[in-house]
Amino acid sequence: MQPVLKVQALSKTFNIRAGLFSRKKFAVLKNISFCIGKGETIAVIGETGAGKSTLAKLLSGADSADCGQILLEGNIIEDNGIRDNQCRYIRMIFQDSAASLNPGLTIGDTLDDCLQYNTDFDKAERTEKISATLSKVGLLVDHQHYYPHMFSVGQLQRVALARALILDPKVVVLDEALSSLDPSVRAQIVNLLLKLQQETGLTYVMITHHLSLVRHISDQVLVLDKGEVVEYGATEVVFQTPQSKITQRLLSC
Ligand SMILES: Nc1ncnc2c1ncn2[C@@H]1O[C@H](COP(=O)(O)OP(=O)(O)OP(=O)(O)O)[C@@H](O)[C@H]1O
Repeated sequence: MQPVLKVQALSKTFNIRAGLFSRKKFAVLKNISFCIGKGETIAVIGETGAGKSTLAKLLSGADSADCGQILLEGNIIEDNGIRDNQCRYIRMIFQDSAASLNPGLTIGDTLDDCLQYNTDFDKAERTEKISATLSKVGLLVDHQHYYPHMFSVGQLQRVALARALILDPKVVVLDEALSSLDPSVRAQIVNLLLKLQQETGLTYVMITHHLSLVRHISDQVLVLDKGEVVEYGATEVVFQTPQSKITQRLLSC
């Protein structure tokens, strides 16, 4: 079966300061390749600074790679740093959802902006889509009139999910999106993610330090170290017989 998301030899370099007047190149991601099928989840783990968030940004189109390709359902959507306009099919959710929402806009206006910018929907279609999406993530239709500060942390993560889902993506990238939640709220959001995945065949790329969550939710694990893939395979295999020293160290924590 054709993978939904295929990443081929993705590399990224930053120009960093190396003294008062000089700069040097810092390879943050080197030759990253993996693929994931429809309705599956891949977890990306690694120590601090391994390059996980940078990978998330490249996948969602928030930043571009220097070289390599990203393919969605067999179509190249990014080729050596040139992205086509299919960003709406890979959406990202951040750890701090409050910070990524405009405090001056109601949730309805935020979602409406998303639709106006990315679709040809008329007002009635947008209103219907907003109501349906809020219900999908377990919020009330009336919540569209609320501002971000009126929500709890758990509800804000549902709002972030609604903003990701409103464009009917094929892949959702979650960058530590569940980390700031307390365990019971986290469990509710995990169940919601699994339910949505079952219903719609969504594919998740989950960046997290929570290894129990990785084992519970992911089909595959990709282990990054200093921008390189040091291990990649089925979750149960990686957990039971980790090959690289880095994976062994991460799993023993
Ligand atoms: N815009 C940037 N310019 C220069 N260096 C950067 C930039 N963004 C990230 N880096 C560096 O790239 C490396 C990887 O960062 P990244 O945030 O992707 O790591 P991470 O694995 O997500 O870490 P963490 O688990 O702490 O979030 C770090 O050394 C970071 O300092």
